[in-house]
Amino acid sequence: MFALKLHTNLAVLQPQKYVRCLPSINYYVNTSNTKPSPPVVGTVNLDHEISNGSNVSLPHKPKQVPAWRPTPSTDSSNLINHYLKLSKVRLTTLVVITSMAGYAVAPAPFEWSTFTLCALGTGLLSGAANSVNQFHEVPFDSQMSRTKNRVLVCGRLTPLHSMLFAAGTSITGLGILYYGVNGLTASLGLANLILYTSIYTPMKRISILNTWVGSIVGAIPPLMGWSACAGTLGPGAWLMAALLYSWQFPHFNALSWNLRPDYSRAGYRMMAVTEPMLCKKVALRHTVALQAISMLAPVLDTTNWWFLLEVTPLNVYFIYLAYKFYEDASSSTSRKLFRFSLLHLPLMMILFLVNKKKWFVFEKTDNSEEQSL
Ligand code: HEM
Ligand SMILES: CC(C)=CCC/C(C)=C/CC/C(C)=C/COP(=O)(O)OP(=O)(O)O
Repeated sequence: MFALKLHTNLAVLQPQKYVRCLPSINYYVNTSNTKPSPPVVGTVNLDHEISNGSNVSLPHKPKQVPAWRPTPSTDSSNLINHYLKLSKVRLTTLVVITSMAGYAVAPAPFEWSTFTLCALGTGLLSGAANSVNQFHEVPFDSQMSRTKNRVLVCGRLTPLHSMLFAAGTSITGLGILYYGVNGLTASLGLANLILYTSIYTPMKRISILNTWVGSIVGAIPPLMGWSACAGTLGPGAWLMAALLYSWQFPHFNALSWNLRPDYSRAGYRMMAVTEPMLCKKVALRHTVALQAISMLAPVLDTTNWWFLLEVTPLNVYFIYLAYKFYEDASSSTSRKLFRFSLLHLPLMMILFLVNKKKWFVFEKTDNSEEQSL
């Protein structure tokens, strides 16, 4: 089946649907064994998802759309953009930032070489993980408004392309981490790649516990950064991981609230759909946990007390938004909580960096003592 997936175009992977792709590409995908019918040309309604097995009479006033051919775009800039989307580049960027913060906070000399190689390796592995994730989820992404324009769903890249990309980036990323950084960091990266693609992704359709597993996936990159710098994992590393672990619950539970129809239609098991009260409680609980963990940071010497003073207002506002979401879960309160989560995490990481004097430490000296200004 996997081989079949690799060597066919989207026709077999997709349920028989007209799937609208940005901005004006529609295509008819035929899941029967016959050769896929020629793409629909001419006039289809862009605001309509239609499922059928034969010619379709479109009820609405149609708009002209170009013919679509299931071949990946050859324009190089477009192609790069497709692979960036396959890697979920904005999510991957923030993942890399968390690994950089883990590196910068670790109690060992700062080395630009391993810092850069760790960031590069983490980014490549995250791109590979997201590529495999999207490869597996094409039939379901095509059923959700949020994801039906994704590159694999729209045929801008083929499944084979995505898996070759994943293979290349994962092998390169692991090589960079193992030979350029250390074995522990490479092992953490490989474990995370397997956890996300082979456990979390299938689990999304089985149990609401997938979110707890996904939060472990997001908590590992700071451990990778710490281990890249220090070669081991101290208490501060686990503190950074705990912050990331807790941050993901308000982040996702808020987002998923507005996506309940999508997740339900596509058959995903999410708290927001099956356990709405738990969804709200867990989001609130973990914003409070973020403040509790932040108070531990200076105690464990992961950072200083200025960090706690500066991060507390951020955490308190996060708690306030989570409480509003808990009190009255709506598209407005959920959107505010999700959007603030995307501000809270980078700001918290910056406060770790700003309050860690380590930036003034240069390369290791001969006796590997830290040399600071
Ligand atoms: C349980 C773990 C997580 C879940 C279930 C989750 C889920 C999601 C989903 C469904 C989206 C919307 C993506 C889209 O519509 O294309 C999203 C957006 C985002 N997530 Fe998460 N996420 C998790 C953890 C993380 C982590 C660990 C990070 C980074 C450290 C992160 C960073 C982002 C960013 C930056 C966006 C905005 C992406 C964009 O606008 O393109 N997420 N998340
Ligand atoms: C080093 C390494 C391997 C890092 C991996 C980092 C990474 C990919 C974190 C993602 C965390 C996560 C669970 C995102 C949601 O995916 P989703 O599938 O629920 O999102 P979707 O519904 O938008 O596809």
